Amino acid sequence: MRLDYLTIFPEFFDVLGISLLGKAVDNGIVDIHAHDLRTWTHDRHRTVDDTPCGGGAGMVMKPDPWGEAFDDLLGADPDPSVHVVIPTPSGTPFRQDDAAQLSHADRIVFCCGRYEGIDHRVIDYASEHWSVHELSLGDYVLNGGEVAALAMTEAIVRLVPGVLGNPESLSEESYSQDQEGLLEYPVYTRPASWRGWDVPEVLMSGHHGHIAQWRREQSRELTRRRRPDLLTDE
Ligand SMILES: Nc1c(O)cccc1[N+](=O)[O-]
Repeated sequence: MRLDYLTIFPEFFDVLGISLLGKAVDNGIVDIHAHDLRTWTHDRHRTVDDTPCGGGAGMVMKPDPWGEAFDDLLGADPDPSVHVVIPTPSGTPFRQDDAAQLSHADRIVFCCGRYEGIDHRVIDYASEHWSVHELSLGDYVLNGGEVAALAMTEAIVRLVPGVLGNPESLSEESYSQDQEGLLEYPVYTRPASWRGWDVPEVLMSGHHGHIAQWRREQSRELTRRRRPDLLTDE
């Protein structure tokens, strides 16, 4: 899997060289390239923004640098197997299903906007050539798409075979299919008693059936309280 990041702050993506993602890069499972969008500017000030047509506050990212970056990175031939991800507050919510779908991609290009956003013609042009995903990490305001791109990257890449040491752990996580899309149950480890708080007895019983039932009940109760929207049968 090759991941490209178009951004005016490429140093944001230096962190992808550490921990599990760093190992995936070292093992050749993932190939990461961060690009400074200003590479594709031609004026003395390396300008990437301009005032919004129709007026309004702030600045809009000019289309030209993006178009020239696409030309260099992807060429002009349409290829639906290339996924262009645009983190944006106006996108559809990024969910585990999106991470699962994108984990099968061979090529993902993250376009990280700043200011008031990217000239919409860039998205229109990209949509004619590649598979475009305008995705939102959440309903809050960030200064740009870089932090969201990092979070999406982790959610996607950890699902790629060979990245996680123990793929079994994927099946018991929140939102995973094996968890019926429910929130993950509370977890405990040693000591059995800590500052007056004890590990639930059932977890110390060694009775796997009872433990599995307790965990299912905990997941459902937690989901009912915190995320009733995830419950499909209520
Ligand atoms: N929320 C937000 C933003 O304010 C700017 C860029 C991307 C996002 N997002 O993906 O959620």
